[in-house]
Amino acid sequence: MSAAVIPGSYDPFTLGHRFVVTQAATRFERVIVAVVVNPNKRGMFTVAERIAMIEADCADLPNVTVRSWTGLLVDLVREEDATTIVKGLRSETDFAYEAPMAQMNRELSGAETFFMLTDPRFAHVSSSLIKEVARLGGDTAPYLSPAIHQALDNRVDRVRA
Ligand SMILES: Cc1cn(CCC(=O)O)c2ccccc12
Repeated sequence: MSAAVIPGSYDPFTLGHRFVVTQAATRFERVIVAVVVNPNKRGMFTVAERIAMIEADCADLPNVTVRSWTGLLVDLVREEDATTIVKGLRSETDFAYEAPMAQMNRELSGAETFFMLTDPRFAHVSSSLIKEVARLGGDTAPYLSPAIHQALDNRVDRVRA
């Protein structure tokens, strides 16, 4: 049973993330989207909120499950009996950041990382940019699913009406 883990902070889950999950779900029998908990960073959404939003967003993908994770990623890969880590990339900058971790994960446990380019329409989109645009009253609808767009709209502390 081929299983892949797709880790991220997902604060919030964007359509760029969704593209990567969708593509992975057609190529692996099981996909585990892992919301990685960063104890030093309070996100806009709680981990539980992020999990719920991703589960709702991916309800059409029966082989996708969502969970949180704290600690070494390769321990999660082992716990989930997965063989592969999938990381979405937007640019060479993402690759430069991800490559050392992929090498380390291979050395630590033999887990391979498969890199996948996201949809070019979202290559400029980061979760932090989305939150900043929302905070300043900009339209983030093109980059989020309707439910997550609504959740962001309700949560953001807008500096301008
Ligand atoms: C929003 C977003 C961030 N990244 C970098 C890695 C991450 O933080 O998830 C992506 C990679 C592919 C598609 C979308 C994204």
